[in-house]
Amino acid sequence: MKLTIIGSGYVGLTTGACFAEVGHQVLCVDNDEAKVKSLQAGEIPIFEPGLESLVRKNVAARRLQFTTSTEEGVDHGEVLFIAVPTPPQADGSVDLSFIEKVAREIAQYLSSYRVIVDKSTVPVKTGERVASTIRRHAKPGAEFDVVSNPEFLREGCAVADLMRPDRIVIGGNSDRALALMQKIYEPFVAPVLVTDINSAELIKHAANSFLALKISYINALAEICEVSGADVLKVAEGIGADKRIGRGFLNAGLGYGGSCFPKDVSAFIAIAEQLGLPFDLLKEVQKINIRQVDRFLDAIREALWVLKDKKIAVWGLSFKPNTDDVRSSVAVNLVERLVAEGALVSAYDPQAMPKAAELPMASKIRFASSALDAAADAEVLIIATEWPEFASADLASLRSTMRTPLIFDGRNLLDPVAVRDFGFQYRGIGRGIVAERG
Ligand SMILES: NC(=O)C1=CN([C@@H]2O[C@H](COP(=O)(O)OP(=O)(O)OC[C@H]3O[C@@H](n4cnc5c(N)ncnc54)[C@H](O)[C@@H]3O)[C@@H](O)[C@H]2O)C=CC1
Ligand SMILES: O=C(O)[C@H]1O[C@H](OP(=O)(O)OP(=O)(O)OC[C@H]2O[C@@H](n3ccc(=O)[nH]c3=O)[C@H](O)[C@@H]2O)[C@H](O)[C@@H](O)[C@@H]1O
Repeated sequence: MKLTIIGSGYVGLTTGACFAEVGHQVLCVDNDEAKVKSLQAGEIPIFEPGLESLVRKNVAARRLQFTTSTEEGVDHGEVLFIAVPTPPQADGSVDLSFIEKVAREIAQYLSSYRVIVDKSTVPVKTGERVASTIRRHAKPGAEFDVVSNPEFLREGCAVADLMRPDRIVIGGNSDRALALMQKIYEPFVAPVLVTDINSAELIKHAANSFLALKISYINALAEICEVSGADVLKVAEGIGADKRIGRGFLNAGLGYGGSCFPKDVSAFIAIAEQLGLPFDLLKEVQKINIRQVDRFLDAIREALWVLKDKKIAVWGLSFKPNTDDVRSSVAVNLVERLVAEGALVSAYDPQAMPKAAELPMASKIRFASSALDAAADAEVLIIATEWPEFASADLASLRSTMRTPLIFDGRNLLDPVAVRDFGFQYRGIGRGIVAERG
């Protein structure tokens, strides 16, 4: 089928490449000229395992193309996916101006039947607004349907998630549009859940908020473990073994970050409030998340006394491993706070340093050439992102290069016993029992 994706960022590009891979003719539109030029030249602006080869292969096969022209996009695809940003506003509610603008642009060029699909994460009832906006701006009698098709991919494994999703959610109220959507997803082996538009929109915010809630739950337990002398890893294993709970998203750490959970939890709180229903449970989720970094910093201050002029090594800047995305990264937030207190930070990340170098804090830290280089002469090493290469670090060399052997593991990546054998003092998250034994 001929498909158009409007917005060729993280979701647009990965989705477009996967649609092309299963045989669809995909045109990706973006209004960022430089981005489109580099995509046309075969340069992929994000680090995502498997994406580059997928894009190159499908561009070569002429199943995947890029343009800056929305008019061309509306002309090309019978189904138009909107994958533009839905960033947070100062009060936490969603800025829908990108969606509204695209709806108006589509309306301007509508000449024959099109299905307009919201793939961006949007508040419930946005589909209704998109439809009324298009109706207002299109020629009288223009034929179209609006569908909600939220995206559940995770960065770092986006291609695998898209090719084999747990489920595909399609919200719509027109048989014609729903039939086309089912046809698009036919090549993907995944259960398809068809709903009304409002339910589909709600599913996305509800899913992300529930996952954030799971993370905050285990982080709250981590604090109890620290105080009571228990090990949160064992507790997570014990409760996660219950199939009704599941082990996923029970990794205690510095809390959730990234371009989605923080904004989507805030958005869901604002959406509920607009409906007259305060969602205090999610406010607590946010508080616990903020508290994780506060507690971690308190422990570092406790160990070092003052942070000013202390050499601190930080491993990891991306918001999670296997991505170079630093948007709302907890690691970056931590570095900013250390720098604000006068610490001398040396940071290393296997992929995210070019993107981190564009952030305001970049001029105030040293970007190291390797994990060991970051740790040279440091008084403390902080692990902020659990990149696999950090787990296999040469502990003997690390010990000899650091000034004082102190490790704060914000992602419970290292084995405390092995680390202590090399003479380090170790502190993880929620590992009270381990601390006692040490
Ligand atoms: N990043 C992720 O892992 C996921 C994101 N989402 C949601 O998908 C949406 C998009 O997110 P990302 O792809 O991360 O954003 P992004 O910022 O990476 O990409 C958005 C793209 O849209 C382009 N754009 C903006 N206005 C445009 C217009 N009028 N015409 C054409 N292009 C335009 C931008 O230039 C940019 O390239 C958001 O609602 C997000 O919450 C959903 C699931 C996963
Ligand atoms: O809407 C979105 O954009 C996406 O948001 C998340 O995906 P993503 O943000 O890419 O990454 P996750 O793997 O969910 O991690 C999010 C954050 O939670 C943290 N996390 C995750 C799991 C865990 O057990 N503990 C934990 O602290 C990670 O370190 C990271 O900072 C969801 O998992 C996707 O389903 C969703 O499509």
